[in-house]
Amino acid sequence: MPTPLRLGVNIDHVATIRNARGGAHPDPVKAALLAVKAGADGITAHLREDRRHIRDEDIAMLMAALDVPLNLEMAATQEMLEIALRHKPHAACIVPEKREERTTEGGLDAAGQYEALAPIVEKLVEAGIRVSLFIEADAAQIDAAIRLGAPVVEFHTGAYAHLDGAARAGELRRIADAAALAAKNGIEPHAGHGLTFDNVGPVAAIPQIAELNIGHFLIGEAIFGGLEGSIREMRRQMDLAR
Ligand SMILES: CC(=O)[C@@H](O)[C@H](O)COP(=O)(O)O
Ligand SMILES: NCC(=O)COP(=O)(O)O
Repeated sequence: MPTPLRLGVNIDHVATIRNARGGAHPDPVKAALLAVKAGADGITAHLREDRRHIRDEDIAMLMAALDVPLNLEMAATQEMLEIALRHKPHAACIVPEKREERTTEGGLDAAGQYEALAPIVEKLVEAGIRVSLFIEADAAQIDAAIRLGAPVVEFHTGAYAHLDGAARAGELRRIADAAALAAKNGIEPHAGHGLTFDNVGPVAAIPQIAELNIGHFLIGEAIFGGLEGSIREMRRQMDLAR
């Protein structure tokens, strides 16, 4: 019996559009509330070091407005740790960040950065925040997550999303194997990045995966079908695959 599959809607790129002109429109909080109405089980927001989309005040307003879990994506820095401890979101997903990157290009090297991550994970866990590590689907990274005491990992599906044919099938197998390994070790596997109506099915079908976090495609698709429509269709595709 597969675990129920939750949908976390990432609203970062509502803020990207807002920030293109300054001001307050479109409002990421309004988008988050609409996403919940359309079937999102949680909201994800990435507070980047350069604040290119989500800003500090968005996190405060999301915390005040939401009655579903907020998953705060954050770099493993002292500044972000303090912000997370101040707001105490339901979950904090530690992601790698490079200032110049266009988007999050790969998974966190939890194995290589074990010493730096350990005190951050410890403080988040102590505060009752559900820690997730945004990693590649790789046994060494899962082993590091186990040693760090992270209850959740999120597999970066960007490579899967951008490949095709046999290469995509190989990447999907890697994610499925990693999800099974994580679950066997008591870690809840999630997945996300670059997921669309066309590629979500095979990832949603992996029985151990408990949550998908999807943003950029849904916000873009909202231009054509409305935000509610795009989220409802994604939910439908996820349910069909399960
Ligand atoms: C961590 C992740 O995969 C997404 O949240 C992504 O980082 C969204 O923000 P960007 O599009 O700025 O990378
Ligand atoms: N962690 C992945 C996420 O939140 C959304 O990624 P994307 O759908 O915006 O690529």
